Amino acid sequence: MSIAPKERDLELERIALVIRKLQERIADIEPSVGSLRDQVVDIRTHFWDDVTVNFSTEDDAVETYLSMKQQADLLSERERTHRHLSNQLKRMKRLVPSPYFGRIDFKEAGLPTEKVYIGVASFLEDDGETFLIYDWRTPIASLYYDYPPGPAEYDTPGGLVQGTMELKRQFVIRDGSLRFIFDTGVTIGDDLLQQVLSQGSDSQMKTIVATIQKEQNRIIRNDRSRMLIVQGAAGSGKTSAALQRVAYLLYKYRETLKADQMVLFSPNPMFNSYVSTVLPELGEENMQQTTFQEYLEHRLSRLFQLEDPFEQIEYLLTAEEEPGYVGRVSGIQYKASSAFLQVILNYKASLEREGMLFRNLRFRGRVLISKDRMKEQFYSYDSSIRLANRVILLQEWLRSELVALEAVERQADWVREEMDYLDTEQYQKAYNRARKRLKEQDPTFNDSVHEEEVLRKMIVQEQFKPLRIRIKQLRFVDAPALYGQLFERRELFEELAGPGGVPEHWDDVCSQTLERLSRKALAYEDATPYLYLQELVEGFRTNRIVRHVVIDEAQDFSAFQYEFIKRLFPRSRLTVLGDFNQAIFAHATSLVEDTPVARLFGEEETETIVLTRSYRSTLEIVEFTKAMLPGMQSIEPFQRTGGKPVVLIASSAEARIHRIVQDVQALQAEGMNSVAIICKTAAESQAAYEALMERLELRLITKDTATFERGIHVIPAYLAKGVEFDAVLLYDASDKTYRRENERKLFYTACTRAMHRLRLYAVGELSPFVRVVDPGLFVKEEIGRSIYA
Ligand SMILES: Nc1ncnc2c1ncn2[C@@H]1O[C@H](COP(=O)(O)OP(=O)(O)OP(=O)(O)O)[C@@H](O)[C@H]1O
Repeated sequence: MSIAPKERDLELERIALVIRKLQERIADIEPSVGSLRDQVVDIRTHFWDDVTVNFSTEDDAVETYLSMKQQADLLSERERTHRHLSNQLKRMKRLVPSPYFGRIDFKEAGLPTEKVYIGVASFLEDDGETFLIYDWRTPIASLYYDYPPGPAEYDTPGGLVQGTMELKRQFVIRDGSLRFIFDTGVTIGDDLLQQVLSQGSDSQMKTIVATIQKEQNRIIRNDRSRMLIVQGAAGSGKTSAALQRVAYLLYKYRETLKADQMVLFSPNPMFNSYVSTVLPELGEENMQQTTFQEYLEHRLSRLFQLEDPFEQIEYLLTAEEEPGYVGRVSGIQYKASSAFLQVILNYKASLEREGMLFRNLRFRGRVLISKDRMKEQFYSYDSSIRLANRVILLQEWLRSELVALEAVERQADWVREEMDYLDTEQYQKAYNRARKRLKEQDPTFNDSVHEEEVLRKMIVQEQFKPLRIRIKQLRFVDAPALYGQLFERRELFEELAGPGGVPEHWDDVCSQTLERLSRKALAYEDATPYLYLQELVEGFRTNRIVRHVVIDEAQDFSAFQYEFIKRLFPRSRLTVLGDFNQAIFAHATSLVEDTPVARLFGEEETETIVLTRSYRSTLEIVEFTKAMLPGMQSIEPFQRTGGKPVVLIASSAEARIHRIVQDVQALQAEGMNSVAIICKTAAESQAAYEALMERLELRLITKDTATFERGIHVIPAYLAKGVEFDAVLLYDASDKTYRRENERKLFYTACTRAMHRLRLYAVGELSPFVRVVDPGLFVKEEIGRSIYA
């Protein structure tokens, strides 16, 4: 809705006024920030100059302490003020080019109407009370996202405030000048959203604070439930909502919650780079970002050669013809399931009674403490003591055994031989060193002991060091064998799994798992169950600092991974966001209904929000992609139009390459900055890259790519998860490449990465996933016949 010229002039005046005030305030505080910084540097440099250090008498010591404290207090006070002012300065500088994006006029009964201007940070008049701009996260600003003009209410710490919204206005202000202004009747005017969504993509994700939608706002401001689950269609703003949510929580709980107490689990390292600018743009520090694989590697890579999820998916996509394939797929699915989780829990319960496995403690080729002795000792402890605590008791016992064995060992012949290797000088040196060390360790050490004894003690102590480390790290527990036992002893597994609990192809699953374990390799599907079992036995390591965990692409997490994250972060709330339609891994979990995720904290503490509106792609692309998924009518496109997707049937591979080059050049000429040529696998990506590299400037994305940039990318579909491009070219949409049912979601995921343009290429027959789409929803073209046929 356009607004009257007079109103517009008033708004222009106000924008100029607010910018002037911001600039004045900046000019005012900038010198203070500089001077404070100098003061902090000065105090740090000359900290000791003003402190009189004297410990001669007790009084002097007290005085010294007090003068140090005074100096330290002064320093921390200056640092605090500096931090506070410089943050304020940064906020104001960010506001100058675009001070606000929304205005609402809100009237509470009995009070005058308040004009509320909303921006990315608050800015107050000199009186310190009147808001010239409200931060988008303030309680009153939620009205802007939740209501159209009319009756409206918002929550405050003091209770619900009710009233009437008399006006809702939106602005686009760039570089200090007003570009657009609309009055709107709907919640957030589609005009502004249209405008935002039709822009080209950037190399980085953008903030959406000016156009947050009502249902997204529910996600952002939800702070009641322990577990928030968001199931949302492709492009419905799950990642966006999650990031604005983090910014919201950091603002609301700024006294107690810091950015490093929040963790985001991303699907891959490149995604981390893609989202890393959103929070800084909102004036917040970035939360910690990681991948689950990174955690597994941190814990397991010392012991095993670990497979990562991308190697696993490559296997699934390419090894169909290999022997053992069906068994492996069955294993992947089973090992991610709640049924296997239950088996592991039952296993732990049975280990409380029997079956623990230990490793011999060996020294110089012989067994010093045998695994059988350890087992006997272990089961001699009271059975009511928790398994992990019994492991600690055993650890203590082993330590004390080792002390006794060390004393015996000192008299062994090999110790004499070691000493004989030393010449007089080395001997004397070694003796002096040993004496000094032993004295440090034990002040009551008797100096007059024979020097040979001293040396013997030293030598044995040195050689026992690796044993002590083994004991400290609980390596006497044979975790690989404990895990392997499940696949080795069928009767044990049957007992733990209960009647009918043995999954399909179990023999294959067992032989494959054991074969991998024998060469110290751990498949991706085994890593988390293995670690989970190990932690059940040895005790869970926990992180009590983290208060909030966000899991994106949550459909790709297994029941085990959820259970694990819950244990790892016992003081944390969880936000999980995903889309079961994009579940490309064989172990994927549905998020809603009775699933492991939904059960994790129980109904009471779990809230689920479903997003059905898709914002990323044009209407035509959404209509086309949703037709690939039978029964997916619930996905609603946002009314932004562009060209229909184009399906190109090439007469030869060469004709396809030729056309892709032409199309990419045309798309770039049209202003599409980010273009992806999406392939199915790493091998196909490599081949496409090689075929195109001479003619286009390309970037090949692999699982190790850590940054997301503009330009033309060649990328396997599973790495394109979560990110988006102006234009997507699907390199091979033929039925040779996408045919099996388990490839449907991968195909869908690849196509839904497109914002404005989607083109699919095939040499030969089209994939059945395109053949099911109503031909009216795309343009079909045959290429290359005249030149290459
Ligand atoms: N309220 C909004 N205002 C403006 N843009 C939005 C809004 N919501 C989503 N978008 C845009 O839609 C696109 C998709 O958002 P996002 O990546 O957060 O979706 P997603 O649900 O995580 O997608 P996917 O599951 O397909 O990876 C982004 O470009 C984002 O900026």
